[in-house]
Amino acid sequence: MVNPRIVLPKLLVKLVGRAINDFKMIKKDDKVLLAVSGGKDSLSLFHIFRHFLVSAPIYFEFGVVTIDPKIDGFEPQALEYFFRKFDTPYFFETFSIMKQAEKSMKGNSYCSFCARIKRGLMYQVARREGYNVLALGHHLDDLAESLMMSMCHNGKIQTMKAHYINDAKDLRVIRPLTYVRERQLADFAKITHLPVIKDSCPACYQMPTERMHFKKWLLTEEKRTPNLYKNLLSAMKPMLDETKKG
Ligand SMILES: Nc1ncnc2c1ncn2[C@@H]1O[C@H](COP(=O)(O)OP(=O)(O)OP(=O)(O)O)[C@@H](O)[C@H]1O
Repeated sequence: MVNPRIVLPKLLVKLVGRAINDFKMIKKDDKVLLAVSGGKDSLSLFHIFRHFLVSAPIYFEFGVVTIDPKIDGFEPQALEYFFRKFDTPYFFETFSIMKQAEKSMKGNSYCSFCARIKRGLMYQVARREGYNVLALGHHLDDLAESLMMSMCHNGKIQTMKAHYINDAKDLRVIRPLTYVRERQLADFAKITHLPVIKDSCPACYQMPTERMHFKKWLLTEEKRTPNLYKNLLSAMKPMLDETKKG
């Protein structure tokens, strides 16, 4: 097995460790399935998990899943080759979401349909392979943008959860990058030359204009209020853990 030497920034490790600890994301003997799209965030999280596998005070296992939705402009096949270098179990699932959309998509946007199907496939793989936790690569910028979008468009104070239980109540979903800024991940991906897969799905490019709008808005506001993301995190914190509900 080739074991490429990756040096992780201490702050990155500390922030992920703190989030895992604060939200009790990983428990002893958990089997965590990390969803890796090939973007900088989930690829970075893969390396952070490898670090924790040997340094965490508790024993846990982890594997990786990639969903190939068979969409022009997103070619994740190179990831299969990348993950051969590691001894982490790797699952590559192919499913033509576009074909499924033609058959059964009603009303909603293609992007939300695709996200829902991808999530369903991740749950399926987790169940099939005996994993009890699904880890996603969303970060603090994602959470802050979602909060603003939800408040401004839907009048609801809501965002992505750091830790929750799925509707079927058989899997926990965690977001270990909850305390990490996107720029920290971008820097890490650049310095370590992570093999980031370009996602240029035409549908994705239309829909995130709304997210992009809020991203730019928040980043501009941050120049005036340097603690903006820290403050937003404090505001969001009470609603980030949904494992205790129901
Ligand atoms: N095709 C996919 N296969 C596996 N996991 C995915 C896939 N698409 C999204 N995910 C999971 O959902 C998270 C958020 O997805 P999103 O589309 O917002 O990010 P991304 O642009 O794919 O890349 P990144 O890995 O940088 O977050 C990802 O970090 C990853 O954990």
